Amino acid sequence: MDTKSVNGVDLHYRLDGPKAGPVVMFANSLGTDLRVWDALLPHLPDGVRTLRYDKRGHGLSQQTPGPYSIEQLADDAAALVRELDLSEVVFVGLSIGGLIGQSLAARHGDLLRGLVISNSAAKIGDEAMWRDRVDAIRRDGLDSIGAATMERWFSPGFIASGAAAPWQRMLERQPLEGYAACCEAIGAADLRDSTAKLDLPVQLIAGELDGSIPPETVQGTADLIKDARIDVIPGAGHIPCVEKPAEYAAILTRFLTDIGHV
Ligand SMILES: O=C(O)CC1=CCC(=O)O1
Repeated sequence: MDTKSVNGVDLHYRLDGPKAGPVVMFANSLGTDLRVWDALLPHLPDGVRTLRYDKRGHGLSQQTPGPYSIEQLADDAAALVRELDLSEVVFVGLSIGGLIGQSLAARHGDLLRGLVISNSAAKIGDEAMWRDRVDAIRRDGLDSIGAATMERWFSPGFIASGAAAPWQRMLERQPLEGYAACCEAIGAADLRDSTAKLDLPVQLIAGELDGSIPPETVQGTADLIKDARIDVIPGAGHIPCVEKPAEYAAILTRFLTDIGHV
């Protein structure tokens, strides 16, 4: 298992692929760890080097006391890239990972070659909604939101097939205070001004059936960014890299090709 101590936290990460390959870095969503990208990676072009990591308070990374901020999570990602001596990274951020990517691009743009904002937006919900979720899990535990969360993450067919069950277990096993601290970061984040100033290649991805951040909301963020392109994956919910990995990889591969990264 690989970890790096950066920015005051031990982060768990995984680097795969040839040392000289172009780097694509992946940031997971709330309640998931780096395995959320497992099904996607085999569909990527040969020769790509992938960096996956668990944000603080999730997966095998350290849980530091909250609340966290999106800027702090972006600084963690930047510190990991620098510590691993990487540059010219294409950053793919899913949901809260997309917020981290927008903040990373605004604060550490020198590290990035391109940005993919997946199932995310410059502002996600409002502070009261996230405070209610934190109160609910502190009172009743993460198990209490497991089933309802699967209905936002995945399509009805995926859930009916039983395929969502391991992902529900992943969510329910996340460190509770790490999850809560990330909810607080999302609730406090409004990146609309800084995202409107981004000046790098940006691709957005939405899921047709996303019950958390629907295509119209993702489109609202695409509209802020100069020359951004958006694709909607038919039949997918909030986590299309799990539910439709080949379709997700096709969009990513086209973006990497268009910007000359592969
Ligand atoms: O679990 C959810 O509600 C979906 C979600 C919102 C932000 C994120 O990272 O996941």
